[in-house]
Amino acid sequence: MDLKSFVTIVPDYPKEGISFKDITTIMDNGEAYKYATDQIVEYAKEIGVDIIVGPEARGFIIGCPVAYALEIGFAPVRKPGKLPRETIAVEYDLEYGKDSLTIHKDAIKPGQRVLIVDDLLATGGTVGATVELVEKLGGVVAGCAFLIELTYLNGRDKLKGYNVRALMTY
Ligand SMILES: O=P(O)(O)OC[C@H]1O[C@H](OP(=O)(O)OP(=O)(O)O)[C@H](O)[C@@H]1O
Ligand SMILES: Nc1ncnc2[nH]cnc12
Repeated sequence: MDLKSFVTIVPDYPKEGISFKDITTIMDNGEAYKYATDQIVEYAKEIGVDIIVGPEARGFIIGCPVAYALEIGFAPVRKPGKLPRETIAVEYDLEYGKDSLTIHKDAIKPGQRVLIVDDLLATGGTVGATVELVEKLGGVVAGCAFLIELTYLNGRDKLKGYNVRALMTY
């Protein structure tokens, strides 16, 4: 399947100069959504994982169906103030902004093999912070999977030494 044909490119969103890759046009097509999910499920089987971790909000959209298909758990990484119990936090930079991310302290058991899933790798700030959160809890980052990698933003530089899979590159 030509997954790229389901991505909608929106120029100058959310601000001038950003070429936004809209994946809602993958999600609203059952075949494309399943195809994309299945590719990541196969990758997860190749590397062997115990749990999926995904940053809000689009990481949930891709990560949860992968966890469901593998019959394993999903741990959410969220912006501050959204998780109700004890959390740890890490700051990060976005392509357009700055924020921090949190995870429940007991979300990952030490030694668990984690697959981090998100829709898109841009500068790598989000995934870099997510890697840090997982490792602070003693998890092993088995891999990082994305639908889309924006190679011109060099996000992979933040993932040196990690196993990375992107289904599409721009
Ligand atoms: O590699 P980076 O430069 O960190 O950018 C990639 C991140 O940016 C987007 O999320 P965003 O923070 O816009 O939040 P959303 O998923 O809630 O829309 C996207 O879903 C990735 O998580
Ligand atoms: N160019 C982009 N398109 C979609 N999501 C993004 N997140 C960060 N950069 C993005």
